[in-house]
Amino acid sequence: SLGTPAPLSNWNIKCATTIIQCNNVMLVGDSGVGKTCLLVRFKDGAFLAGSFISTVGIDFRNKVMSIDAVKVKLQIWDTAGQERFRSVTHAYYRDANALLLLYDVTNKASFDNIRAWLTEIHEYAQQDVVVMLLGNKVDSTHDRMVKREEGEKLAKEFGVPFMETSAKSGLNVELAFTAHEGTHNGKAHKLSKAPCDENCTDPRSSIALVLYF
Ligand SMILES: Nc1nc2c(ncn2[C@@H]2O[C@H](COP(=O)(O)OP(=O)(O)OP(=O)(O)O)[C@@H](O)[C@H]2O)c(=O)[nH]1
Repeated sequence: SLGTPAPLSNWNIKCATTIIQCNNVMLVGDSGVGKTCLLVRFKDGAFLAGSFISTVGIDFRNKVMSIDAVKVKLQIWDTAGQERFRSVTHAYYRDANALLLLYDVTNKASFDNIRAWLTEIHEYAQQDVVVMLLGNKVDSTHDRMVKREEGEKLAKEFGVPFMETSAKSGLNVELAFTAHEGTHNGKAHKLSKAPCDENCTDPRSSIALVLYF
């Protein structure tokens, strides 16, 4: 339980000026491309080595970040890449503000399936969702099957930002999760057409989130 809120001290009042934006980020892509590992690297700074445990259905983790001195709460949904869980993940697309679409640079099929993923995103996600294409596992240089240029070309075709990442080395991981966040006039926002969530601009709800998140 979260307990009883603490009385408003000076510290709390100071926090009241901090605006929290809650953004839902969703990780999608074929099974085994490294969605869970990317999330664990971002959240805990560690790499999940060893045996591969496929995600069942959907899982989520939260992380509060300071972006340009503004607190942003990211709620990150890790979806199962396996086909049999597709109907479960479809239901979550609608609430996503940003989608990180991953393929594995050592697995050509996962890259070829990106078009199908984009079709699916188009069908189920909000129109103003921010999509970012990520080519993961770039640390495996010897096993690379998809060139950086191929990823860039595909991203350009669909008008989405692109980056290569490694959950193993940590390359671009932080950037992948935060590149679509920003601030404007001291308010956190996401780089999309959606207006800021009103609940998040209420100073009292900000305090609650700061203290009890
Ligand atoms: N070399 C390397 N291996 C990685 C990287 N990211 C993930 N892996 C490995 O790839 C395998 C699959 O990683 P997961 O993160 O579980 O894959 P997933 O996309 O979540 O898979 P599903 O849950 O089935 O959708 C694991 O064995 C990881 O150790 C990376 O950046 N580099």
